Amino acid sequence: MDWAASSPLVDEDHVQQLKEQGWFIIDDFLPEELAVSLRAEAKQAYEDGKFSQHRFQFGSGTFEKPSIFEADLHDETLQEPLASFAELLFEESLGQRLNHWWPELALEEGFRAKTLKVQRNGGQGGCFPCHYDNSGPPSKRSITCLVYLNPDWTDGDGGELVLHPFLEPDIIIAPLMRRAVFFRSDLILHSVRPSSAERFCFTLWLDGPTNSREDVNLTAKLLRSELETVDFLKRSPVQRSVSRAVNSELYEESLLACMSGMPGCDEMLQGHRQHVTQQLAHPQLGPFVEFLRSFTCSETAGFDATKNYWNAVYDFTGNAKSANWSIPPLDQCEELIITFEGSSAAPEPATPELTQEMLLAAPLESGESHGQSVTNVPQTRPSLPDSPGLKRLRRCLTDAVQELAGTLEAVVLSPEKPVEVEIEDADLVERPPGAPWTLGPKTSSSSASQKARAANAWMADHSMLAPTGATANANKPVEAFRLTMSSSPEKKEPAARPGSALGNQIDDESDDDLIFGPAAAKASSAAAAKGSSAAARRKIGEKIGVLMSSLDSDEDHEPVALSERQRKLLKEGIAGIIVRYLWASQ
Ligand SMILES: O=C(O)CCC(=O)C(=O)O
Ligand SMILES: [Fe+2]
Repeated sequence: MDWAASSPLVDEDHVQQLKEQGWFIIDDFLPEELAVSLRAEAKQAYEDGKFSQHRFQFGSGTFEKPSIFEADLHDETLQEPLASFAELLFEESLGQRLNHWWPELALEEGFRAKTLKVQRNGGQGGCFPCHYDNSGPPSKRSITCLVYLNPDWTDGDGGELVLHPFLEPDIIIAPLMRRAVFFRSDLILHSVRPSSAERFCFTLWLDGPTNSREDVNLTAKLLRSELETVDFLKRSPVQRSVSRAVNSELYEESLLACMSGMPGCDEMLQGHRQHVTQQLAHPQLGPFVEFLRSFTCSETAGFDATKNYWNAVYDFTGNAKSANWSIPPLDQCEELIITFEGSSAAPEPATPELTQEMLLAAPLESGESHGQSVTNVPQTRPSLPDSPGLKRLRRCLTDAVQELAGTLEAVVLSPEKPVEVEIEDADLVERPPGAPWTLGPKTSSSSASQKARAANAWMADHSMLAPTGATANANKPVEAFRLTMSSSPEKKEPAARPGSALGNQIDDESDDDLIFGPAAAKASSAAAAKGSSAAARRKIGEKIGVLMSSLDSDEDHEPVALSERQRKLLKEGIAGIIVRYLWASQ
């Protein structure tokens, strides 16, 4: 059977959408009769007991996902009762077409490079929490193709597929008969809303090459580049490493919707929260995640940041010199509200809630209507505060670090090996070209620069915040940071330590169902802190005391108002990497 014979084919436009936004939809994808017979076949097979309850592994246990039943066509015993689906598994045209329009996808041929599952949702609230279908290597899933088989679906039945493109508004897709949804398995976070009606679909996953390092590792470079990073992350599977923390409420809500009261739910919820807390506690990652989260505000408020509602705020006091309202800097805001001075009445919410991002957007092009005032009253608006983002905090951190006169050079703690950190004065030593460098237990003979370079390499290997181009930096003099390994470098952390092992623990064996960013396991900075010696921690504590107080009494700049939580995160989150290197080298 050529399933594409009499239905819309995947064409160049679709692939363009796939490239630009990571997904596309084709309605009436299957011929009518084929869709009807596929549904009947699936229903019959279910009634004949051919489907199994969807299970997933978490920690040491196996748990069931309520109301979700599946048949995996790689199981040969299912290829007869589900013969039409089996044919689709052996059908090559779809992958070939995708490859034709996008050769770089490099989808593999053959049935081993595909997975086809028929799914029945029993309709008693069955759903899927937020996940990526490909959580990183060794998964090879490249394209997910979902086809829905529900002729009677109506509004209110639930069971909609929701795509959550990174930092973009959700896409809600009804599971309509013959509708196909294609998306990049490693790029599109998605969930399924609870279904109150029986619901059938099948999923075809097409394999491609496993993700490269660039698709997996969140590098220090990315943490530095801010706005470009946002655009980059929208298009890069690297987003997976921060997805949970950036979308933490979304993950939590969808998990509760699917698993509330079921065995495994509490553990998963706890695992999720722990992971998020750890990322937020990380000195670089925490503020970066907050920065990314600020981009989700406009979505929550229903704003299109490209439109400027700023222009809709009017000031009719007739004072041409100053406005009667103001926008405080983000770090002074608890909530983004506009305060009208001299009036106690709350403004009528004619538009959705304002966001800082929206307020800071460029004004509308002249020529577009800005509204008309009744009389000729001058319109004024307040001056703009600093734009939100990491810049200010980072600038102040840089200053604070410099104030420590080069003493706080590096704190590098290993998730696997306890490392005692010795903080030394900076000294600038050129490495002889080509000199070897290694990191090992304390070797008093190696020079500071050797140790520094070894530390670079070590960070590259052990930290998700690996300095980019560690190799390139190998030839660059580093203003020394010095590490001293503790005496028990081989001591292994217990495998089941919460947090660091989450990436492995929460993983649907077949579906990569609940996924943590692949780099997440390495990001357990808080756990790493526990691996450092008490003395090192005390030392670090002292340094951080200085860091904190210098942050507070920053004379050259306006003081940075750190929230209580940021303060706590900074203090606790010192376990990880605080390196002038991260700011200075590049
Ligand atoms: O049922 C659906 O619509 C999607 C299911 C899904 O996301 C999956 O099986 O990975
Ligand atoms: Fe999925």
